[in-house]
Amino acid sequence: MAVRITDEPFVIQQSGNPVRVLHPIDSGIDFYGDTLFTSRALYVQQPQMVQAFVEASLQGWRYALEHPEEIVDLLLNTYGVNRSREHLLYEAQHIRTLISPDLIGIGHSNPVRWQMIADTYDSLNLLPGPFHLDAFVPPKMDTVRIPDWLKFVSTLTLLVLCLFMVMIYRQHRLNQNLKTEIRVRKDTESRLRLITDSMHDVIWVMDENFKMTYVSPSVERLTGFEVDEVLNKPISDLINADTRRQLAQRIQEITQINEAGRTGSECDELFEFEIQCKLGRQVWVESTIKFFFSAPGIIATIYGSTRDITDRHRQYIELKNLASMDFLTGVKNRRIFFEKLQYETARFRRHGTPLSLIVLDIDHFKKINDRYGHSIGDEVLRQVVKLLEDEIREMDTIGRLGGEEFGILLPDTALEEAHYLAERLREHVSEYPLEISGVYIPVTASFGVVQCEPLETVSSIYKRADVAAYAAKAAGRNCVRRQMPAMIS
Ligand SMILES: Nc1nc2c(ncn2[C@@H]2O[C@H](COP(=O)(O)OP(=O)(O)OP(=O)(O)O)[C@@H](O)[C@H]2O)c(=O)[nH]1
Repeated sequence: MAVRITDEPFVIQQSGNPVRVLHPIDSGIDFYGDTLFTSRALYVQQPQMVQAFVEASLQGWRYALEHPEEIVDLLLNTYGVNRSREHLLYEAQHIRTLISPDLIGIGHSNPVRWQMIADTYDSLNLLPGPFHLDAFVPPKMDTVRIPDWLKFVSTLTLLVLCLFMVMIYRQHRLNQNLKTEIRVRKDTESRLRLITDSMHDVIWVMDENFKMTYVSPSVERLTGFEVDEVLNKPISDLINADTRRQLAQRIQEITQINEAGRTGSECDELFEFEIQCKLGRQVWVESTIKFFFSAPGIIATIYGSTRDITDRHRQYIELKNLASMDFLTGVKNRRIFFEKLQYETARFRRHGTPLSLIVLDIDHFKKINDRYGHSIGDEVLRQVVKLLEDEIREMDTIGRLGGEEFGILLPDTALEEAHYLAERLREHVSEYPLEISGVYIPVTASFGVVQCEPLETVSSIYKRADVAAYAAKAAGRNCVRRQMPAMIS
């Protein structure tokens, strides 16, 4: 069946008659086309030629559909077609509508499609008898022609999709990296926490206001305070006023040095100080402290570790005392006694409070040694010191100045009082013989007393006291002599 709706309506309209077009699709006919035939022999012997013919025909169709005006001109001018230009253009337009080359490529077909066409013919009893479609040759061509706008939209969609996928992938990778990072950090943190928790030293962090922002649990072992009791509290709560002042001064020096550009953005310091524990106990600590500066002279954060050095400090004090002590008698040795004398004379000059010095020398000590032996002599020295210590105040200082010579430094004491004390000491030493290993040994000493005068040097004070003590020896021993400044010659 062939019903042409492409140009007949134009012809009818031109004759002045009304037209009603019955569209094939309304009757279930959804195909339109021309069929190319060849012989089986040609197809078998020269398939390339057949294919070339099919392709050339389709190319012609394509060209004609895309250039209708040019083809109409060709038909009119070259082939002398006996139709008007309008007529041919009308036909071209309707053919294009039927073929819809923008949706389906020219010549597109396949066996299923042929079968459907054959079935349509068959249902309309338009086929002569049994038929088979083996001889139909599927064309080699682009089956579907995708319109440019669709290509553009598809490409754009594909690009957006790809971009989206890339973004999702990147987000996924980012999340994975973040998760890994968080896990690593948590591991590190818990490891560090384990270390700080099990450490004896206290690890801490302070902010720029010297408030604790972190402190390890070992703080309880050191101070008796729990972590919560120390957190967000200023360090000054833990130290006494004296230490507070010293620390503040050191920190001020450190910030000034930093401000002057002599240190970088961080610097390390070692502090030793005493802290106040929860139940009033005092503990000596050593703190290794790292200062971080946000700008010159501006502290941002302070990290530190603090350890208990009370035992070490005690040993240090003991060693220091030992170094300052006379090993035989336990009183200050000559060097430390003179340092103390120097200190007290300076204080006397500053405050004007009187300062006196007694120098005493045991009488005929050589004879004691000779008679009772050197170790008994040593014990005599020790017992004399004890007798002296019984009589003096805590603020007074005894020192061993030589073999059997001692000095007694008396702050806040004028000459009269010092003389009086020297008399008392003399009496106390000589009152009873000393009992050593069942032997009774009478001991006496000669005393020289002086009061320190303004502008007087340490050696001058000592020299005067020594001269006074020898004056006592010269006066028969076991007596006290004092020397006035005017007597210095
Ligand atoms: N046992 C003992 N004797 C000491 C020590 N240091 C010094 N001596 C002795 O003390 C004696 C002092 O003798 P001298 O300087 O002659 O004085 P003195 O015998 O006390 O006589 P006067 O001072 O004049 O009364 C010497 O024999 C020293 O060896 C000591 O640490 N132990």
